[in-house]
Amino acid sequence: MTKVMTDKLAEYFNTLDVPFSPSEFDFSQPVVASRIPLRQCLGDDWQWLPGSSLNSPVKTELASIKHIIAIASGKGGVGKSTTTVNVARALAAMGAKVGVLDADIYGPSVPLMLNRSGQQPATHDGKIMQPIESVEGIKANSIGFLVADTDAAVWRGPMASKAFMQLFNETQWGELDYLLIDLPPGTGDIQLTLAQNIPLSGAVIVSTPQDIALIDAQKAHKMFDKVNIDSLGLIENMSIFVCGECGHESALFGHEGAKQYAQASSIPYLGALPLSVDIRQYMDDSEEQSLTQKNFSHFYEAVALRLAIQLSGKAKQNYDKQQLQIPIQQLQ
Ligand SMILES: Nc1ncnc2c1ncn2[C@@H]1O[C@H](COP(=O)(O)OP(=O)(O)OP(=O)(O)O)[C@@H](O)[C@H]1O
Repeated sequence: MTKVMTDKLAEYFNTLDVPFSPSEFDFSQPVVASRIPLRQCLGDDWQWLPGSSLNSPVKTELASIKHIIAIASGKGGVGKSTTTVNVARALAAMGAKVGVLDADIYGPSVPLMLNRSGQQPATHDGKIMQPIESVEGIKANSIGFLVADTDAAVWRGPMASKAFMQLFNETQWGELDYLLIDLPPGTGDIQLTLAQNIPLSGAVIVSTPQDIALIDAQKAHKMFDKVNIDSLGLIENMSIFVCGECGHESALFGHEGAKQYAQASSIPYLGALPLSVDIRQYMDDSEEQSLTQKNFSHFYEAVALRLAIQLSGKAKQNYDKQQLQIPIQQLQ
């Protein structure tokens, strides 16, 4: 992290009077995981997954989730899952009750990043799943807990959308302050299904400073705009590369492109995170859990705080299905 960034963050924290209650996590009752196949989880619905409509009804007890936030990017590989998991950790460390829904049906990485690979959600009735809980108390569900990567990778759009809605609807999330949804990259079926079926409080867009990533980030921003979902902020990830040996800084993917786009389009700019070996190692090392004490933890804490503050006076988006039914062509 550069000195400019640390100075800015220090300044930022100094100006905040953060209203958070102490942690109320109960670690005494861990969820018991049992190995159950997807077919059993989905029950009879499995039969009609491939041909199902995009407009699945919302069944989840939404009242128990205060805010649902989508983490999106136009382009793949820009650090959306990394952001989702670390912002979730930062929110949880502040005492919030947090859930993560890994909607990246085609490339779920949340199980690995939360050090929960190979686990599968328990179910008492063969349908409603108990989320998997991370060591920080984050409740998570992911297609990666249910099927082998190679199975989901070949699903067609409607099938993936249906699977996503089932993960959302048929997980017993319980009371949550924040449910973060890690979207797959792009502006396709799953993003539309989400926008049309789930009352989001808003979306966070992650991009690298690269032109090609920014063009796709703009598409994601416009998609959310068209379905009346607020973009809560834009994060510039992999902003600069700082050489671990000599400290030299290189703008591998360009410089401040996301910041400039955020300013030009009036999306709150949530900050920039360097391309850092420490972050890559932290995400890959499934044994290592604690975000605090890391040299990049302040960044995620700042994003988490900012989101929490932005959302504190905001109700969940008005959920008007009629209004949200926008034909796909208009979103392209
Ligand atoms: N700031 C960073 N510095 C170094 N490595 C990073 C950074 N952000 C993400 N990574 C690494 O880049 C890779 C891709 O990140 P991640 O899976 O979060 O991206 P994604 O946008 O969710 O990808 P996908 O499109 O596949 O869902 C991971 O190996 C992650 O550890």
